[in-house]
Amino acid sequence: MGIENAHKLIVNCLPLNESERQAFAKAARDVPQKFVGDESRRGDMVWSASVPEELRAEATAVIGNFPAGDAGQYKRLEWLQTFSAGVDAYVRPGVLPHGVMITNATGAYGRSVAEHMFAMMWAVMKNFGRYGFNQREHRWQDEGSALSPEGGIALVIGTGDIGSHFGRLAQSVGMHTFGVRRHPEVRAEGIEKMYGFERLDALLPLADVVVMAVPRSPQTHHLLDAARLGKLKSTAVVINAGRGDAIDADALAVALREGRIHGAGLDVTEPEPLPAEHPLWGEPRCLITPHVAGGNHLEETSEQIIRIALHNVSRYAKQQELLNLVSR
Ligand SMILES: NC(=O)C1=CN([C@@H]2O[C@H](COP(=O)(O)OP(=O)(O)OC[C@H]3O[C@@H](n4cnc5c(N)ncnc54)[C@H](O)[C@@H]3O)[C@@H](O)[C@H]2O)C=CC1
Ligand SMILES: O=C(O)C(=O)[C@H](O)COP(=O)(O)O
Repeated sequence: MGIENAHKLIVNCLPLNESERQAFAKAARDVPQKFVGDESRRGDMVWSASVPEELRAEATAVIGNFPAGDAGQYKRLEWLQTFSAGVDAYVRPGVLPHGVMITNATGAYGRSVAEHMFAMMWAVMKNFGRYGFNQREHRWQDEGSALSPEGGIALVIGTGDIGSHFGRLAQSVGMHTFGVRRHPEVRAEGIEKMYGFERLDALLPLADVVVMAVPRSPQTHHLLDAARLGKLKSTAVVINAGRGDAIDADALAVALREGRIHGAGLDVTEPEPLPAEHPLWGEPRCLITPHVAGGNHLEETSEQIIRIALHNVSRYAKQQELLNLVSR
């Protein structure tokens, strides 16, 4: 069957109002001859909160996340536009057939996640985790020295959308912001000094706050391990809202229990949920939130997710038009 005869079906799982639906339908219709084949399904876009089971084998494009465990059911999938920034669930070997294009929603979450991390940093610096434990026990107890961000160094690992937003917030309260990336010549807003990844070990002892905003990958697995945690100051604070496995949670629990760092804030853990018996749950120096930094969308986040997806529908439509032209 030639490409021009292939029936295309986009399943759109974003929660949209009527005018947003129309914008998507228009983006998909803009290119003539795009969805050819079955005349009754021309330009088809199905709207649904999740992909209906009977359409999974037929869908050529999905806008929205589906459980990675269901990926095998998507026999005709060409393109997945996630509403998450992280795509780690789909890029593992064997999950999606070779050649499926994935685009994500990076650019939508920066402010939301960075604000969450910033609030965590401040709360950990002011010992709120420990005061929270005391409050539950009705214990009126001074927890001693608190910290101030002003003049301190925030070391941002993962200087993309989230890291850059965090950098700007940190600068607004007088922090110096250092970033670590594989290509240090590429600058990021909010990051004062950018270093190559090979400088990480030398920078850790200088950091007052270590901010982790990296995707899950073999290179980021246990990036902050026992040896690197051991390089931190006793007053250092570690914040992670990227993916949980970037930190060795057992090593972190030991560092916190022994008071070798001031505290930590985690929005992500490995695994999720963090098992009930994990020592981090009982650690007053550790604030834990259940992966909500980006999930509790700010209105701005939802708008950005829709904007990115809409833009990519247009690009997909144009790509289909080109494919149709070359196949003629
Ligand atoms: N907690 C939450 O609710 C949320 C968590 N996330 C997580 O945060 C991650 C980052 O999101 P964005 O900032 O939007 O993505 P992004 O793609 O804009 O930034 C990621 C940055 O990490 C860098 N990076 C990748 N591997 C690296 C390595 N080995 N060493 C140093 N830097 C490395 C990339 O070069 C990029 O600059 C996502 O992949 C996702 O896992 C994203 C949204 C919400
Ligand atoms: O965008 C990401 O990556 C996130 O972690 C968001 O919180 C949304 O994630 P999921 O709902 O896909 O876990």
